[in-house]
Amino acid sequence: MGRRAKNKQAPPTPLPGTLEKKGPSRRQLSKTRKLQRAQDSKKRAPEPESDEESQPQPKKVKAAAKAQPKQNGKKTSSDKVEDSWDNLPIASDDEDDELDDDEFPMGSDMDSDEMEDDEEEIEEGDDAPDNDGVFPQVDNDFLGGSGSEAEEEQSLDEDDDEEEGSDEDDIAEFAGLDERKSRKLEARKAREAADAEAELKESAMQTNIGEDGGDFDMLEDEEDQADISQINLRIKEVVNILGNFKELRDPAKSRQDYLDRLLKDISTYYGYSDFLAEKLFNLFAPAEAIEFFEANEVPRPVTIRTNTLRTRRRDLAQALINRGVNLEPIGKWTKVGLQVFESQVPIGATPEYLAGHYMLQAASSFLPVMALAPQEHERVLDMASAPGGKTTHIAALLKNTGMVFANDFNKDRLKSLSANIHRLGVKNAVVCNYDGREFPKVIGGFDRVLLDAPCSGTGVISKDPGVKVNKTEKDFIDIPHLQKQLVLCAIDSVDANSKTGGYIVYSTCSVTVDENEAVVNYALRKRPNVKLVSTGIEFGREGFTRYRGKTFHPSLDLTRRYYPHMHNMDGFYVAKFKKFSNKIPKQTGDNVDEDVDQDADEAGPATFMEDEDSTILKAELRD
Ligand SMILES: C[S@@+](CC[C@H](N)C(=O)[O-])C[C@H]1O[C@@H](n2cnc3c(N)ncnc32)[C@H](O)[C@@H]1O
Repeated sequence: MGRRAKNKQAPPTPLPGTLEKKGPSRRQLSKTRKLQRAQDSKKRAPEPESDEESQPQPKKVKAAAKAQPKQNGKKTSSDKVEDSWDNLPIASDDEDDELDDDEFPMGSDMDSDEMEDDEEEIEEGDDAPDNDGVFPQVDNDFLGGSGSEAEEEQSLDEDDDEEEGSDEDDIAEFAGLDERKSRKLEARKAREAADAEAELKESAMQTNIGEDGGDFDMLEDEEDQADISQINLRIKEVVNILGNFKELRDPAKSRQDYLDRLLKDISTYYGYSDFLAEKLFNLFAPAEAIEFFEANEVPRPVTIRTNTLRTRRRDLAQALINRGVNLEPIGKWTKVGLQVFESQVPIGATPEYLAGHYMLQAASSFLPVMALAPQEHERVLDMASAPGGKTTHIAALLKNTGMVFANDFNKDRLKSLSANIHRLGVKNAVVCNYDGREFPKVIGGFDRVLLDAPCSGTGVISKDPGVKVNKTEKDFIDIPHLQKQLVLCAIDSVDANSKTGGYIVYSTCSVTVDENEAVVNYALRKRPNVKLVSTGIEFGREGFTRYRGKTFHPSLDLTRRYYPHMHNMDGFYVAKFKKFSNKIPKQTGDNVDEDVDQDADEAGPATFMEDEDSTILKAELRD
């Protein structure tokens, strides 16, 4: 029995109908979800679009699995509470069978033709909150582990070694050593007990269950798992019913009843605040929403970007292969990206890494720079640039000619930005520390501007699960507010008369409409001297032109969305503007507050609207 089980904590929440009650802790849910996934040999693994599939098209939504009666009638602890949700038939495994197709191709040999391509290339760049530092952390084993217990053991042994040098004849001394050693062991035990206590407290805090346990007994792992499995089954079943509502519904329940149930189950099962679960759920048809939530539970592939200022991809790949790194090109869409499958060495500390031959960088982060497509000798502004994944990518595409102004408001983050600039051999960068909203007063007239905007991070939940619970409704007002201000300044900083450029790229690592289409639509309204153009990226789903009762400019379909479940990349959004005049029409003020209110009025209600949403869902399914 594990430490957690011994420290009896909270019982599994009786399942049906009682989820308003306190449920298992997020950590327990995560643990049981992992167990469940491990038991499922046909687990879903998001797949990158194949080259043929690289046109914008959503993953096929699976045919609804035929409903079956609840399996073998076994009762779990969750059956104790009566609820009509209990009577939901349990879905078959058909859905999982279909997921076989989603296996990600691993470890195939490097395509030598592809590797040769990179000589003629202009290349491409980063970001992601956890790739911040000079030695970025990625949650894969080959990027390093803590080993604190082993270190502690070693320190005890080292103490022993030192102590061996003492006078062996002195019995009292020996006794003293034994005592010291046992004191150390006791201290360690005490620390472990304190850790266990702290863990218990933390867990209680997360579940809002008092230390005395309230009405609840301890959660046993198996019970916990049984409950979470039931929730998972019910999620599948409700999704199935919503996919064929007329035939499968219980006439006593409305669509809204099913949606309410599903949203509650999603927030419990995946550990989201109710608010964010609903916000993200609303972006997709129900079946696809589950794919999205599932994909957020799985880490994205580890990818690196070749720094073409220092090396060629082929040479880098060979050097890393020689060190025991298993890798291959990410895909045909990039000539500088490599996906690392496994490594005998920490990928953030190889000699090649230290020599600046590559940047540890999420594949999605290449996209905004590819869209920006800076040309040699241009002046480029990277308005929110730290830690510099995209800046260094821009510099590489400029082949160290022209200038890249690498700005960031956060002074602390400038350290890793500067370190990356030096490590990668960038010679054409100017680092600056302004609020982006001060541009173009600081300096303007750029050929191109990248605004990789500060955002809520809903596209990178697999890297930063804290987003699931720490983003509030206010964040989705405040952050877009800042983004709207920044995007106008980005536009105003570009010279429409640039001979080679006149482009602005807006990107976020978030998937919410408030931070993406709504911001771009705002920019189009406030700056009629820009228009949207193609990003030039051959894959990605089209941006929304209407969403929950709100209509955006039709050209929003030129913007691109990227999703973890669809592209096996972090969630991302990319929009590219062309500025065709330096005149800002006077009648359109820049009052973002006014616009926020207007947006709020224009926006549809946050709840599901049967008529309208079913049309949208159907449109989504047709895509
Ligand atoms: C998504 S991150 C940028 C990642 C970066 N482009 C990269 O590729 O490495 C957003 C950045 O915006 C910066 N930021 C936040 N508010 C800002 C503001 N008002 N002006 C400029 N930068 C800002 C943050 O410090 C953060 O570094």
